[in-house]
Formats: sequence, C-alpha cells, structure tokens
Amino acid sequence: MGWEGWAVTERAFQVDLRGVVDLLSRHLYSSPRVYLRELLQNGVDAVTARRAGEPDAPARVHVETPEHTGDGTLRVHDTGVGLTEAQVHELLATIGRSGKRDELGYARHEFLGQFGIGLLSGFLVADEIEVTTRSAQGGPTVRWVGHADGRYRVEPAARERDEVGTTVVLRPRRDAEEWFATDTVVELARHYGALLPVELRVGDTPVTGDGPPWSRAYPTPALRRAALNDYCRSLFGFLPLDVIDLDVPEAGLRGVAFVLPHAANPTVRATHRVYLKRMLLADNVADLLPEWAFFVRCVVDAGELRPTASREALYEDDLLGHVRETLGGQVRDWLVALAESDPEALRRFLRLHHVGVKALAVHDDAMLDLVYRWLEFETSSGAMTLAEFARRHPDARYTPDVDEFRRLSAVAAAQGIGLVNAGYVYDAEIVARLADLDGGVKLLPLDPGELTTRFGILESGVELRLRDFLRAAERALDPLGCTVVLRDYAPASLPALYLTSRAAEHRAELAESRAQADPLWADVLGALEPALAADRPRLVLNHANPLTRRITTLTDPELIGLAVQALYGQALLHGRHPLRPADAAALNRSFLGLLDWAAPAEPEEHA
Ligand SMILES: Nc1ncnc2c1ncn2[C@@H]1O[C@H](COP(=O)(O)OP(=O)(O)OP(=O)(O)O)[C@@H](O)[C@H]1O
Repeated sequence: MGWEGWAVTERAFQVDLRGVVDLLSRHLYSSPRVYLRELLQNGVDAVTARRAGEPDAPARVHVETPEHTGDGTLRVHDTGVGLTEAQVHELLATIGRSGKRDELGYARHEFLGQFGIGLLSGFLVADEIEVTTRSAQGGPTVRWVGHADGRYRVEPAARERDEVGTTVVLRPRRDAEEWFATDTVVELARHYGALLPVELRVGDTPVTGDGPPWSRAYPTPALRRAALNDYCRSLFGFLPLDVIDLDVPEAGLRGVAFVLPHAANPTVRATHRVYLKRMLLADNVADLLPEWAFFVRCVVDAGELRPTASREALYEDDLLGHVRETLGGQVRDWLVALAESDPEALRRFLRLHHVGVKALAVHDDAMLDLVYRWLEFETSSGAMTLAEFARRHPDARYTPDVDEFRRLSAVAAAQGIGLVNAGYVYDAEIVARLADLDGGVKLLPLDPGELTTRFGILESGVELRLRDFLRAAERALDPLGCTVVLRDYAPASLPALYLTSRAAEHRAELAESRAQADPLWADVLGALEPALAADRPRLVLNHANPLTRRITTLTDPELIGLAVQALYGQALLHGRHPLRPADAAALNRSFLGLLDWAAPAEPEEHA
C-alpha cells in the first residue's frame, strides 16, 4: 500500500484529564491536602496582580468550609484581579497555561504559581470545580465549571458579583470529606499560609497576622529576642541557645537560624522551614545549609528561590548553591563573633556542638583558630585547649587512636611527654593543620615504640644481676612474638606495659593475613616480613613496681616463665590490646602453672 492517498494534517495532542489528575495525585503531590495550598496561592497571586495596577485594592482571601456555607461546599473568595471571559477560556481551561508567565514564557517573579496546573489539584478532593469571577478590567461576572473527566462549561453568572475578584467552589468527594472539616482547613491554612501578605481568614478565624516574626518592628532588641524565642518554641519545641539573623538579598531571603540547645547527631542533617514568597514550601528542607551546620534549625522566607513542580522542595540551581554558601558563612561569622563578645556562651556552645565546629575547622582557618583557642581536648594533663597545652608542652605529641591514648597517657604524662587524644572524628585532620595557624604550632604523632627509649635505664649492676631472669623471661615470651625489657619508670603502680611500635603493628597484621592467605600470596607476604622483623612488640617490665621487682627475684626458669606470661597477659588486658588465641592460651597456662606451684595437685585416688 502506498502513501499517495494520505493528506498530511497537523493535529493537536489530546489530554486525558483523568490521567493527568492521577499523575498529580499519586506522583507529584505527597497528599491531597495541597489542594488548599493551591487555592490560597491562586487567591494571593490574583491579589498581587490586582495591586500592581491598583495599590490600594483590598487584599483579602476568605475561606468558608462546608460548616460555614451550609450547602456542603468549600468556598475560597479573593479580592484579586479576576478574569475576563476570554481569560477564563484561555487560562482555566488550558492545562499548563499560566497567566503568571511573561511573553517569553518565564515565570514572573512576583507570583507564587508558574506551572499552570495548580487548579487541577482541586480534583484530588472534588469531582467538580466552579469558578465565579469578575475582572478588574470590567465585563460581566463569568461562571466556569470544570469536571474531572475533562468537560467544562463557561456561562454568564446567575448573579453579578458586587466586587472584583474570584470565588472558587469545591464540593468534596465522598472519600475526601475529611479534608474539608473546619479544624483541618484552619490547620492547613495556618500551616501553609500564616505568613502570607494578605488578610486570610477561615470563617471568622484569622490566619495571618503581622507577617514573619523576624521582620516585625519591636520596641527593643530584648523584646525581639523574646518574641523569636517564643516563635522557636512554638515551632520546634525548644528554647534556642542563640538566634542568628540570616539575609541573602540576591535570593530575596531573610530569616533566622535557631541554635539547638542540645547536642545533635552530626550524621543527621538538620532540616529547615522554608517559605517562598511567604507561602510555606516545606518544613523539612535539608539542602538549605551546608551539611556541617547541623546545630541550627532555620526558618527563612525567600522571594527568588524556585520550588520544584510539586512545591514541596527547593529546585537545585546556582542560586540555591549560592544561598547555601552564604548562609553557611553567616552561621560561621556568628561563631567567630561569639568568641570575641561572649566566650562563656561560646564554651557552652562548644560543649554541645564541637563536632560541627571541628568539621568546619578542617577547611576553614578562622574556625581552626577557634578550635585551637577554645575547644578542650583530652590530654595527658587533663582536659584543656590545644593552645594552653602547646604552651605547657612545647614538645607535645598526639595519638590518632583513642585506645592508644587511654593506654599510654598515664605513662607518657609520668615521663613528661604531653600527649593529646586526637582519636575522635576530624581530630587528626585538625591536628595536622595546626601548622597552618599563625605562629605555626607543631604537634607530632607519637610512636609508642619511642616511649621505651625514654624509660629510665637500670643501673648496669642491676641489669647484670638480672641477666638470668631476663633470659628466662625472653624465652617465655618468644613463642608469642614479644621481647622483654626491664626499665624503671613511673607510674610505679604499673607492673608492665605492652608496647607496639607502628612497624610492629604492621608486622602483626601481615602475619595474620599470611595465616589466612593462599600459599602463593603467603609467600609474597612472607618476603616482606624480614624487613619488619627487627621491630617486635615489647613487654616493658617496671622495676619500680613491687610485684615486678618480686618476680625478678625468682630463680626457677619455669616459674619465671609462668610469672612473666601472667604479666604479659595483664599488660595486654590493661592496654585493651586484642587477645589472640595464643595469648589467651598463655594466660590460662600461666595461671594453672602458678596454681600448681602454689598447691601441687594431689595424685587422684582410684577406688
Ligand atoms: N483565583 C484566581 N483569580 C484569578 N486568576 C486565577 C485564579 N485562579 C487561577 N487563575 C488563573 O488561572 C491560571 C491557572 O491556574 P493554576 O493554579 O492552574 O496555575 P498557576 O497558578 O499559574 O501555576 P501553578 O501550577 O504553579 O499553581 C493562573 O495562572 C491564573 O491566571
């Protein structure tokens, strides 16, 4: 069959309205409750449009619930610009057509709406939408009735409206009646519309008041702070530690950040309440601030940020990126200023939110300086700031491992080596960056192996006398891969210390993976071992300790072996080192062996 007989015609897409409504209700909007938001938004936009030409025109949106109307319908009246008959055909009956775009089709920034689909959300809760409208441009009052199946009718209204403006009427569908109860409607209107720049009422209940609490005029700063505290408490349920004013003129953004009065989980991103042109967008917007700012919750109103089509999230664009950066900067500046103006408040803040500040300090010099001067770290001389610590210990060391700090801080302190616990999140990066500070602070990592060289060497006479003891001790620990040294050190309460150097730790890991690896790989690993073999972990016996001293007086090599293995096990446990099966076995053996020495087992009697 050929194409000769075909006439090529241009056709228009057909739209199945039911499909579109289904798309909106199931996939775009998270809940049918947005119907009220869309109606309020249209009312407010119509008022905005009218006041552009008529600045003194009334700015009212009035909602009547079925309880008020008495005929089962919900009505939204506005004193907006209204629509002419031609506009009704063009705007109300064309999906995707919006009167809020300019000639080039861009959203006009003074309006909330832009997509030309909002009115359809009425079909989430009603099968019929009726609009009665009288245009500010003159002409008769027009009535438009649209149905969820796509039919619509336009006719002269039975009665002329007294005033310019529009009334939208919804008759709830059976399954949607809950969304029309007066309490629910008041709650929804407050939720979305409490800050709208019009006089909004539901029945006689006023919804809007004096606008955003952060931009109202207050007689004194103290009264403003009290009002913002109250606002925060009613919104988020906490009394803020402080309130930070936020302002990004390029995005038409103003608002406040409330500093949390309790520690927050830094892995959970704080969420913020965002209004766009005074209409609530959402109260769970996470990407308004940088991730590190988890210690504040913000409420902002922005004129120029864009919503996604669902109006439930911010559209990610360059402006949002800029806002995020600028707000991050404002929170940071507040912190720096606090260090100058109210160190006590800063300390309180840091006690709660040190993790966020540390995260900042990794990239930001001013924050690094703040951490250095104000944040207390755990050190071998107690909790203190790094600045104070560096002053006291010009040759200080740090360890990037909390367990190692616990193990070694007393020993290090007893030997005059200042040790900082840099084992928590961000600590190691911060310590490494201290050299970037003015005056360059040098903090080196501690190699635990280095500690033995600082322990007091015994007098040569003593060492000589204990030669046999040391030999027996060495033999007892050799199968466990550990060498023995005897030193004199503080604290005297410590009988022995198990020290691994970094190289020895590496070697232990190597041996472990070799034991688990296949033969070929084990050979490769084996070839690496001799290079590291020289550096074995050490059991440093403390000659200053009475128990150890008593053990050194033993002469029987077997008994020495048992006692030294007991010290070895104790040192491992004390230092929270992992116990390998061989270590646990040695510990058991030594315990039993010592028991046998103390109370030799009776030969068992056979009946
Ligand atoms: N109360 C009203 N008064 C005057 N015009 C209205 C009113 N409600 C709707 N309109 C007109 O109908 C058009 C379509 O409204 P609709 O709510 O579908 O889309 P929108 O508000 O333009 O955009 P969005 O989908 O973002 O809400 C509007 O652009 C507006 O011109």
